[in-house]
Amino acid sequence: MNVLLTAIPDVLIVEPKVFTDERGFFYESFNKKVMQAVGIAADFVQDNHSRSVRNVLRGLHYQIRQPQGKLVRAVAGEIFDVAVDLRRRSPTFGKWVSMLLSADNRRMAWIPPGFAHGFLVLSEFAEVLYKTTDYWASPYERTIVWNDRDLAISWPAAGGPQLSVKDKAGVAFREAELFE
Ligand SMILES: Cc1cn([C@H]2C[C@H](O)[C@@H](COP(=O)(O)OP(=O)(O)O[C@H]3O[C@H](C)C(=O)[C@H](O)[C@H]3O)O2)c(=O)[nH]c1=O
Repeated sequence: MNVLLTAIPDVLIVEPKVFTDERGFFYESFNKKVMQAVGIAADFVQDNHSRSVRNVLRGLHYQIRQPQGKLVRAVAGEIFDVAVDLRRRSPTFGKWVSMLLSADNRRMAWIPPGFAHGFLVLSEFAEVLYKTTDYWASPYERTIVWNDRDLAISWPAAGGPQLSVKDKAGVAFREAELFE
């Protein structure tokens, strides 16, 4: 397994070792010992799976209580995955990083608690699987609007993306509840 650093030291890209033969391929998508060895010492309690069509953007989401760390991968298609540092005391507070995750590159994004997460679908459709370090708790869910002017995330979305009602109602970064 290979670990790539990103512009935000706490956000990592994990490249699993893939075994390919005439039948197809195999890789360990999660191994607690191996993840701990590279500094991802989280305990995961939930596994999520979503499918979205091209140009759907889900995010920017986080939980203000029970914040969730996420280990994210695309098992079909390709996504432009984004993590935003919402921790006021962090040297990278207010910074974002993007990662291309796809069924082809099999890359996984490790996004610790304290970050907002979102992704834009670049392919005809994408299926995204991700483990979380705490349970979903809708009363604590918060959304920052995808095209926030202060964050200025360069989403590769030609026109406007397809958003849920909740995501259309996202708040501005400067008004959002953040982490100390
Ligand atoms: C997140 C979640 C949702 N749900 C239910 C609630 C809704 O009835 C339905 C769809 O939820 P939502 O529209 O919030 O799903 P996404 O827009 O994909 O939200 C996720 O998108 C971004 C990218 C994330 O990182 C978060 O994990 C999560 O916020 O699933 C559940 O039952 N359990 C859950 O853990």
